[in-house]
Amino acid sequence: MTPAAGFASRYRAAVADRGRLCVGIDPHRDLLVQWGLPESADGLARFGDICVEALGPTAAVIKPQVAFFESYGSAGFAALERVITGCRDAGALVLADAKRGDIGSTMAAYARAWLADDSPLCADAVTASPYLGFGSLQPAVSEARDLSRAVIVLARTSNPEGAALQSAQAAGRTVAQSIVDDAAAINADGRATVGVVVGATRAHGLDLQGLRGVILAPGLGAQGATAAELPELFAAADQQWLLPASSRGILGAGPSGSALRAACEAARDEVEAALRAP
Ligand SMILES: O=C(O)c1cc(=O)[nH]c(=O)n1[C@@H]1O[C@H](COP(=O)(O)O)[C@@H](O)[C@H]1O
Repeated sequence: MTPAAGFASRYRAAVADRGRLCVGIDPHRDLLVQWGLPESADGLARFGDICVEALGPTAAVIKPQVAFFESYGSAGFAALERVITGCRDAGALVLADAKRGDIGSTMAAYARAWLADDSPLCADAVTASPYLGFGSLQPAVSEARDLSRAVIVLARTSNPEGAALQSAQAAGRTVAQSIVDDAAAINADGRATVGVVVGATRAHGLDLQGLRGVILAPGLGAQGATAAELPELFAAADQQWLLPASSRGILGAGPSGSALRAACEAARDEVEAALRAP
């Protein structure tokens, strides 16, 4: 077997070391309150610092939800920059959950913002929406491939509203399957440049076998999915690429750093116990 290259090798090293779990940093306002922090940019920054310290050295992948930072304007972006840099410095892979998607030249600007080395927001991967056409994501795919980073593309999302569009038939397969197939074609080079989002909240009906890229599965915890259900949803052969994700389910353990870390480790151990060894 040829050794993994590109994002594939970085991802495999991270999950081999820390286990298959993506922890989301979603600073909901009610979580700030629950943590005894002010509902302000200062509270947001403190929330981020606590997460970096507790989760940065622990989780394989950390996914800051950009929306919660954006709503505080420039101070929110400053807090996000610190979260991204702090988690990366602590050895975690950072997946910026920005869900970007636009036409080619604008997509290129988004790609630079989230993936280029000289961007203050540079992450290891970014989420993207393919619903302006999978091909419109090409600038981000190229940037990611060149830098051994990844683009994680929405295929079959965890929310109930996604079904009508994503399960619609187009040319003999579902829209979601066509996205998986487009991602698989790019991943034929073994670099795992494109991953897909497949929610852990319901049966997805997808053939993920040829993907050879990360399967981000949000929905653990607050949205009701459990680690024990994962093997019913994802075939054994796909589990090596499976990255279950939880945000509020872990953040609810804060603000104590040791409790947050323990919640992350417990969720990771549950996932690893439920899944086949990679
Ligand atoms: O791209 C995502 O991460 C995502 C895709 C999806 O299908 N469903 C989904 O919940 N998410 C994100 O995952 C996080 C879920 O948060 P919790 O429900 O608190 O675990 C949020 O930041 C969502 O935006």
